[in-house]
Amino acid sequence: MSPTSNERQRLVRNQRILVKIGSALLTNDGRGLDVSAIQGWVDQMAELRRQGKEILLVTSGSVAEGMVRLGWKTRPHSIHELQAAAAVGQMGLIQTWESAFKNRGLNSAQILLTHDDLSNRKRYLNARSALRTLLDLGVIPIINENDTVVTDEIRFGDNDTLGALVANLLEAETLVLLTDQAGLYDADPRKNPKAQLISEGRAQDPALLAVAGDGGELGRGGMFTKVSAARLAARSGARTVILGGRTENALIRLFAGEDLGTLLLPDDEPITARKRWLAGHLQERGVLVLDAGAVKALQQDGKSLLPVGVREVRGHFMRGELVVCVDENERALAKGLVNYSAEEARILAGQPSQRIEELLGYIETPELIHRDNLVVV
Ligand SMILES: Nc1ncnc2c1ncn2[C@@H]1O[C@H](COP(=O)(O)OP(=O)(O)O)[C@@H](O)[C@H]1O
Ligand SMILES: N[C@@H](CCC(=O)OP(=O)(O)O)C(=O)O
Repeated sequence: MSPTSNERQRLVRNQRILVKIGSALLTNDGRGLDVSAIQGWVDQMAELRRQGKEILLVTSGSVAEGMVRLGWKTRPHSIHELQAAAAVGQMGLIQTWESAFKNRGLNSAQILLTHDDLSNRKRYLNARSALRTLLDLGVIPIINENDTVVTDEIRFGDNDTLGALVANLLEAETLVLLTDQAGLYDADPRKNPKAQLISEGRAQDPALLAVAGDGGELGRGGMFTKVSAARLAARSGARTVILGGRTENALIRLFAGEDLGTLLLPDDEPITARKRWLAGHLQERGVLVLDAGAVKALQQDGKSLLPVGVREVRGHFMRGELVVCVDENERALAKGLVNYSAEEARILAGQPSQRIEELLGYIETPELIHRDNLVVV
């Protein structure tokens, strides 16, 4: 078996998939929402769900559809007009997705996110819990940027980036960027008819960014933001596939192992990548002093940190922020994202997890820090 088919075969085993669909595809190149194409993608997602996979959808198209509804021929430049178009278009967009999923017996939910929701640790964890709950309930989350409340400085700007950040957030194994080309070519095929499709590459390869050009009239980023998104997705170990949305049954065939589109691979396995990201990118907000039993559980047994092993809590941190774990001699042994605020952690310190609900009035998780969010240093 060639290395390529091995990597393709790994897609077959994927459990959590994020599909992002671009504006040009969704709106039939700006003519209006392509309802039958949308039903076609929903049919494929429903089939993947039937196979036991979890699906999240990031949809573009609110501005493009708003332009159609308002009779605007060119994409506006002012942020207020973009916001107005997005507000009008999002109505039709979500209605179309919702009825297409309903036709296949699936519930869906609208999630509009801003940059703050993913960069602020507290909101990051809230968004993650809400999305996880929806997936557990078998609901398809339909995500877009909350265009009407964002300003230029705080926009994701393009949904390729948003898709990658949500893939990081939920540790999706694969980010699929459905677009109007069959994948990434070695030159923009709209400009160079001899361009060749690239079947596979490493997300971090600078040569790929160099061949990725900008997008069409309706979308925003073109291939450049797609390759950049693949790099972001790779931070949590996710693979990215840039895939032709007009290819028949592209999603089903991709996850059956067929060599379609461009597969961009991360350099690291998911857990390694995620832990490196945790260790490198977040500011420490507090300290947990652990007893000897908890030190052993973390260092030798690779376990999660339970409140019972915490002797002291220092600092002011919110749920989702990064804290350092030290032993009783003040030696740092681990860093991790904490599931409760400093105030709550003080109440829970030294207590068995069975008492969390009684002590706080609710329970988020039995662990203070889950081992997936913990890096032993
Ligand atoms: N190397 C490349 N390979 C394929 N397409 C490219 C490349 N460089 C630029 N493009 C352009 O990127 C476009 C897709 O990006 P975009 O219009 O932003 O789509 P979407 O709405 O799907 O995000 C293609 O139609 C194509 O013209
Ligand atoms: N939130 C915007 C996203 C625009 C966008 O990223 O478009 P695309 O490059 O087609 O994915 C919208 O819904 O129009």
